[in-house]
Amino acid sequence: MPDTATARDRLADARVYLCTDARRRQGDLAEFLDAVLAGGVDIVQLRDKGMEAAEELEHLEIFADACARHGKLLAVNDRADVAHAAGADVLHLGQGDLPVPAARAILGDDILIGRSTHAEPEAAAAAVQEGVDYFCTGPCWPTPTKPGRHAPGLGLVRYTAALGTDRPWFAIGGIDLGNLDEVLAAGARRVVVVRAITEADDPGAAAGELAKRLRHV
Ligand SMILES: Cc1ncc(COP(=O)(O)OP(=O)(O)O)c(N)n1
Ligand SMILES: Cc1nc(C(=O)O)sc1CCOP(=O)(O)O
Ligand SMILES: [Mg+2]
Repeated sequence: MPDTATARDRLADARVYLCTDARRRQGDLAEFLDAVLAGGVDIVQLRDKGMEAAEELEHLEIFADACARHGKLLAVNDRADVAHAAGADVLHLGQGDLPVPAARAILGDDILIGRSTHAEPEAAAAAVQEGVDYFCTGPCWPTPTKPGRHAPGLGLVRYTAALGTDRPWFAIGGIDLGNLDEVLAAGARRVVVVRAITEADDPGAAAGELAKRLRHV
């Protein structure tokens, strides 16, 4: 991507989106982020549901530095105030989070807003809703990262692909290098992962392999 690329240009080019908590020592966290961003992650979200805002902001400084070094997008989960304070590129909102118009009223038009969807009507709505820049569909498989969340499976990925929307969308939930071909066959061209990278022996290499396969479909 050229240095002049906008956040929306970078989103349009994105293939691998990583959500990660911050449970690594500070130096290790910066090293981990450098490895995965150099490897091929395009967007990184700090997703740590137990963290209070002040602690989240402290960690986000490390994330923001890493994203700036690599020219990649920084995402904040759930909280518009934290996204604003951190200077994030992206705010990700689930079905029960702040409504998109409320987030836009707080943050304006420059920030990218993403939306989670778990059923066909939600995906169809997110594909056209004003103010939404991208959406995610899942979980593709039940996942311990999001316990108790019913998995609509690859059927929702096939449905979303058939919408033929120009809006970027990502498959999420239980995706790894072992089942990526099934996700691609269902029609996804972008994925969000947690464990496939955070629990890999070599997170940078895992990010690189995911990116290579998604970019050469
Ligand atoms: C990129 C991305 N996709 C989906 C989610 C899940 O959002 P949500 O359904 O609001 O659940 P929580 O992550 O907030 O528990 C996400 N965070 N990021
Ligand atoms: C955070 C999250 N959201 C989901 C959704 O379906 O909206 S699935 C999920 C967890 C994905 O983790 P892993 O890659 O480790 O399975
Ligand atoms: Mg949420």
